Amino acid sequence: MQHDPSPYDAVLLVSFGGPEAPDDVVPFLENVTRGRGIPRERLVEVGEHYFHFGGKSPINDRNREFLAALREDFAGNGLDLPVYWGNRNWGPYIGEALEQMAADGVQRAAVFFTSVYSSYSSCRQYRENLADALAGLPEGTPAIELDVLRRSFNHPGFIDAMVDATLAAVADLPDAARETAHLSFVTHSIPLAMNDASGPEGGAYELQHRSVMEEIVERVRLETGHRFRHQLVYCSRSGAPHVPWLEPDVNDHLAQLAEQGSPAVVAIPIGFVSDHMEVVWDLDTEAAATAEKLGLTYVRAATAGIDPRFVAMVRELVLERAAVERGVPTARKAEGGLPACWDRCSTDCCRNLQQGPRPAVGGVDG
Ligand SMILES: CC1=C(CCC(=O)O)c2cc3nc(cc4[nH]c(cc5[nH]c(cc1n2)c(C)c5CCC(=O)O)c(CCC(=O)O)c4C)C(CCC(=O)O)=C3C
Ligand SMILES: [Fe+2]
Repeated sequence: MQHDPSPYDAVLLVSFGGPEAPDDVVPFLENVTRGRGIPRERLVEVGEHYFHFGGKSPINDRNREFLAALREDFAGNGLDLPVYWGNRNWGPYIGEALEQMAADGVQRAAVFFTSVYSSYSSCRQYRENLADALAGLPEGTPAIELDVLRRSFNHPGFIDAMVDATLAAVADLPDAARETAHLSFVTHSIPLAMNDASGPEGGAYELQHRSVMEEIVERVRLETGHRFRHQLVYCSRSGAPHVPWLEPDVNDHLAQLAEQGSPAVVAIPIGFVSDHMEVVWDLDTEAAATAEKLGLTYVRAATAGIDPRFVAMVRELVLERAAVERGVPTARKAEGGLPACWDRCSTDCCRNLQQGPRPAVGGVDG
């Protein structure tokens, strides 16, 4: 059977969560930063970003749209699987989703994270959240087995969406600025130590982003005949000032481009799957203002969002993993220099540097 989802009887979308009203902002930030050693000044600053948008993060609405698109994609492709949704830091929480799944008789679900790279923050922490939520279910709840879908940064569903988003942004540039424009690929900064511990052998977070960047640059060259200058840059640096994080910051990078005489820049948010706060604040508000001050033409490429290919990717990953679990040979699509990611994380993959080993779902040892 072509669309055989067995052994799965459900899909669970797991995301970060965000505040939806001004009174949510402080408790949300407390949830995010519990035990993470983030200075108070940074929290006040980030709180302001949320208050700037009326205390409401865009992320939950983006996830509601994604859920609707996913359900439509499943229905349109004869895949009869219910889709649930739970967040790490704000309602609906992962635990609430699991309780509902148990009540509905779900026994084994495939789990998709709304973040496609390896690192503690973007992968293992979600795996720990799932383990905690399973452990926190009321006594007597029937067991639910959870399989975490592989990291999907190099799946064509993501890459193709980002290639077209980049081409559209390049087309939006003034004609005179196009050939000399700089492609700035932006992702969330993380501490150097977290990057060093990411993936099974370390450094995976940065490497995966570089492979996405190089693939997009090459695909854009094939379309336009022009190989654009490009760089991987970072936003949303947090933490204590003496702790090194991945650099350069996008704003410093823009200043450097202006100094070198570049007239135009395309910001490509490959680190975010939809228009999160980092995109609407750090890029559309802050970096856009920096570029304006510097006299740079600035265009921001779209995120993958509900691009039908990105939505279909989740279905493809569910069916791929279902086949793997049934022992049926299946294609594992991947583009660029890195192979398709592993299905189960090794014991040390993206290990938690602050707390030591904690139970996590989806590992080889789980
Ligand atoms: C790699 C990564 C992703 C991408 C992967 C993924 O998508 O999961 C991501 C996503 C997100 N991060 C988000 C928000 C926040 N992240 C924070 C703090 C931190 N993020 C970190 C890393 C990442 N974060 C790290 C290393 C910290 C320091 C604290 C710690 O070591 O844990 C803080 C606290 C304040 C601050 O420190 O800035 C906030 C409010 C939102 C919601 C946005 C919205 O509302 O739309 C989203 C999607
Ligand atoms: Fe974050």
